[in-house]
Amino acid sequence: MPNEQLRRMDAFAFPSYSIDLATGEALFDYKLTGPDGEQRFTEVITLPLPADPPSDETVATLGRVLELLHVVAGVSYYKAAAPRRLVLPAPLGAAAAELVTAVYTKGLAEYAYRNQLPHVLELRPEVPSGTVSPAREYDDSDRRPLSAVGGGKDSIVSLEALRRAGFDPVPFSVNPNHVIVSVNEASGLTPLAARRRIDPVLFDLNAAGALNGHIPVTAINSLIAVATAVLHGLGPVVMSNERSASDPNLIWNGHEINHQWSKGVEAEGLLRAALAEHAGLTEPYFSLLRSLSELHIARLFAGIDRYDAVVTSCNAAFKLRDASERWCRDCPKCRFVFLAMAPFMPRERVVRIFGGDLLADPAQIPGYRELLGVDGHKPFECVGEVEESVVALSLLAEQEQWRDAPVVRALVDAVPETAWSAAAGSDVFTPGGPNFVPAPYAKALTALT
Ligand SMILES: CC(=O)N[C@H]1[C@@H](OP(=O)(O)OP(=O)(O)OC[C@H]2O[C@@H](n3ccc(=O)[nH]c3=O)[C@H](O)[C@@H]2O)O[C@H](CO)[C@@H](O)[C@@H]1O[C@H](C)C(=O)N[C@@H](C)C(=O)N[C@@H](CCC(=O)O)C(=O)O
Ligand SMILES: Nc1ncnc2c1ncn2[C@@H]1O[C@H](COP(=O)(O)OP(=O)(O)OP(=O)(O)O)[C@@H](O)[C@H]1O
Repeated sequence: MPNEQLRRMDAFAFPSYSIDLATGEALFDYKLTGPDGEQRFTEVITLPLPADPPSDETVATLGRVLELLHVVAGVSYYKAAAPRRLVLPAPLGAAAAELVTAVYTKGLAEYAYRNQLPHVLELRPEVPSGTVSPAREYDDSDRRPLSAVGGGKDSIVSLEALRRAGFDPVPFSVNPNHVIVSVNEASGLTPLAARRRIDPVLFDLNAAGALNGHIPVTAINSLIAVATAVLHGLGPVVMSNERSASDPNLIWNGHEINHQWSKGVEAEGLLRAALAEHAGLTEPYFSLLRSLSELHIARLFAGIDRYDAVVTSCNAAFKLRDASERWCRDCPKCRFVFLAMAPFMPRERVVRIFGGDLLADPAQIPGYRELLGVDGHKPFECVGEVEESVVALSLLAEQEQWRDAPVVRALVDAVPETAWSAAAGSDVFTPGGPNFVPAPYAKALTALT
């Protein structure tokens, strides 16, 4: 479909979804409509099958989770045209409607900002009238947790904390690539995996110049994880979303623009409430690392060494096409994670993990100036707060192994006095802020310290 026709699309809708319980394959249909016709999409999500067929009750609960997933996963296709109407397929309760509204507005905020589409931030879904029959309550809180593994340091810290605290976690990933497969192998645990196939038509439209940009992928992965946990009779889904994920990159037209919105605590609360209301799940999902800063997580990671040869946080390694093998060593996330790990490891260890020494390379200085708040705004990436970067730098400046590294020297000179004072009084190693960690899991992190 030509790009001009896409731009005239005025509604996005959700014609149907289905699941084949013999194969685990769920089909999610979407359509953009406008004066020139319609553009349809089908996303295919394949859940791993349990050894025994699920009970009718499990199938009913799974259906409710998939109803939410159907609507949430539509963001990938909505964004190709950004129509002004979002027409939901069925009535929803207040909590579920609030989740959907937030996913399409706050979750697409970076996309709206970059494409200058302010109406996306004001989008209100059209919810068909009617009532939703109440969901059967489904309490799975005492079962083995499903621990989402993304291949980076954060999910490794959670997996090890859960394991060492005796929770017997099941690692879980969506479309595990070679990094995630290697992390799971290093864990020695038996993982579960779901497959997600974005409709290739979207890639053709992108190539032809359709609107494109960032989407709240963690909301999608989280619901796929919850669906898998329900199907397998497992307990809560444990995520590894940190405190700083809730902080915006910038404010635009009075709205917070947060690249990591669906990793933030607001999204976590909305997802939990929607799953409780719509699917009856009492303890579906929480982030174990919510009260920790990225720097604190990096310090915990330094105490675990069995994943050094495989851990990869760089997003370039997770692209659907032309992915890097491991760390690209030239992006905000590589720069930040190197800076965050360096104070807590011998220099040769962090250099081995990354395959190079970013703090010895003066070409990295401009990127580090952004992370330290000297230039520009916090990059649109999964990176910690400016304060965390300044604290990490101050720790490096005290260490003989780092203080003369060219990048450290240049940055120490560049950081303003006000930032040093803020870092001196920083609480980056004090857990804090709101979290949804259930009581039995509250002590899990102490297993790492
Ligand atoms: C790997 C990555 O960072 N991709 C972002 C990148 O996409 P790119 O075009 O360079 O490559 P692909 O990821 O292969 O995607 C190809 C196109 O497919 C569409 N698409 C992909 C995934 C999806 O779930 N829905 C989609 O519609 C899209 O049109 C792609 O162009 O740039 C994109 C535009 O800014 C980003 O949207 C891609 O981000 C992925 C969705 C992704 O998985 N990113 C995570 C690594 C990520 O950024 N995680 C955040 C958490 C954000 C959150 O709120 O959940 C983080 O770690 O901070
Ligand atoms: N492919 C995936 N399948 C399932 N969960 C995922 C996947 N990718 C990321 N996640 C989860 O989403 C959350 C955010 O991902 P993120 O990339 O920040 O974490 P990470 O890979 O563990 O660590 P890092 O921040 O070092 O990259 C984490 O809980 C992570 O486990």
